Amino acid sequence: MNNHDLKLYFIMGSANVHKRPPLEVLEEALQSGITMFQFREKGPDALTGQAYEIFAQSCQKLCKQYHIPFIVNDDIELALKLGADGIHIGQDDFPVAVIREKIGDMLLGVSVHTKDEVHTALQYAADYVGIGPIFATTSKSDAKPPSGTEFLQQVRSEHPDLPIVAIGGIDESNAQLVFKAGAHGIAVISAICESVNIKDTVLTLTSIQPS
Ligand SMILES: Nc1nc(C(F)(F)F)ncc1COP(=O)(O)OP(=O)(O)O
Ligand SMILES: [Mg+2]
Repeated sequence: MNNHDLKLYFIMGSANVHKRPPLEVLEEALQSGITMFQFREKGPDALTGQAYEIFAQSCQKLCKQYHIPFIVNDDIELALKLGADGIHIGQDDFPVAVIREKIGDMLLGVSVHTKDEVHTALQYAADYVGIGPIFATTSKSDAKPPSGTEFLQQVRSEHPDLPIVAIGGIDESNAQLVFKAGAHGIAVISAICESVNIKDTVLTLTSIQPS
């Protein structure tokens, strides 16, 4: 993984798309230039069992076609079963130490909200950290209050080489602020899932530079 892979990190599950089939949205986002994808199938109506696995495999197959890293959120067993490129975990999922042991050198992303959590992520060689929610989000029902870019700026200045992706309410209107604050990339759910023109949205978001 290189820092550019984090540039536009699309996260999606079936609950995030309403107007079109999820796989159509993912393929259009891949064709338009997202740089990384996270399979995040959560919520009361999330797919389960065989339908869940088949949906994950279909997303992974599309990512392979476009040579884009396929990351699984939370579900280590699924990530190992599919041979995913990586796993993303939060503080309430599993202790980072346990994960690293189980996944070997698969990419590991960790959500962090405090300096201690950053140090633990570093201790277990996380490949990137997710910081947020930067702004208010509608995509995560149990999200913490928006933190703004302050913590992001602190982590970037204290750990200049740690790859950071920012998440939470990010779209074309505020993405530049986030890059200026030091994020290597932005993670989005609704900015793409609810876009009326995914290609335009992806092109706009991938063209944003910090300066
Ligand atoms: N899924 C995520 N992906 C990122 C990424 F860095 F990839 F942008 N950052 C943060 C999260 C949130 O992760 P978590 O706190 O476990 O909540 P959930 O499992 O509901 O997503
Ligand atoms: Mg999680």
